Amino acid sequence: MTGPQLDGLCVRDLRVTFDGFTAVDGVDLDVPPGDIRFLIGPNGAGKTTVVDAVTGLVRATGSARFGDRELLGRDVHRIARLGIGRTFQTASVFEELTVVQNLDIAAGATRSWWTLARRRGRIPDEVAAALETIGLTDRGDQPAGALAHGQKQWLEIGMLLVSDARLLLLDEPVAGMSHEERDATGALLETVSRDRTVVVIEHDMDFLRRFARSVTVLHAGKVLSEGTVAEVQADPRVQEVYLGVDTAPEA
Ligand SMILES: Nc1ncnc2c1ncn2[C@@H]1O[C@H](COP(=O)(O)OP(=O)(O)OP(=O)(O)O)[C@@H](O)[C@H]1O
Repeated sequence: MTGPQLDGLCVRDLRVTFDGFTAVDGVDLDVPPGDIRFLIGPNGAGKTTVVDAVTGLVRATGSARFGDRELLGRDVHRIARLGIGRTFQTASVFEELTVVQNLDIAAGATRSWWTLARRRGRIPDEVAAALETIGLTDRGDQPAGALAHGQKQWLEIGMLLVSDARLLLLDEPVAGMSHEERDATGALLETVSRDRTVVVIEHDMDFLRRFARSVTVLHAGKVLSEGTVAEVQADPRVQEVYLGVDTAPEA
């Protein structure tokens, strides 16, 4: 079975202005297919706004292409249907529904009623596969509200997988997680990136050092530095912004 087509994200001269304040100021970003790109920077650097622009939540000028498709100018739902999926800092799962029901609903977003009707009564293959990928196979029948914090984040990632997202934009996925949950999340990102492209906004420098394949540092709406973890850490401009490389900024 062949996996989904791997595409990269190419952003050019991205600008977002709020009432005269320029939050994103001419950002260029090349995230190659299958990358795990970490987007870091101090509070207010523009990280979330870049993701908001790419997913259609805020208006932007410039260009953001995923594969050969321009994303800017399309509405949120259309962008999602092009295979762009995101998570927010707070997991948004349906707490009273089971894990499988949450995944089923996410899968249903791209399925016809006929396909759904045909599948009633058994777990669809893609839902079973996602359950395994996110490590929740034995939790399928539990209400999502009963899951631990980390498991809810994984369920949300699973919901993106079954909805055929091929570019995952994750906003602080390990915030509030235990050490073990962070390890499991890193392993999940590595698995997911085999046939998808991943962008992670994160403040956790230890997590970044272990799982980033490449890093973009934003500062005051612009790209300050880009490269491997080692390259970015060695960049004096980054050290200046962070007042010492090893300390993560306050979230
Ligand atoms: N809807 C909005 N209206 C006005 N200003 C906004 C809006 N959204 C974001 N901003 C401003 O744009 C700038 C960039 O914000 P953004 O949330 O993208 O930063 P960030 O790098 O994600 O920060 P953090 O790490 O704190 O989440 C900030 O100065 C913020 O106050």
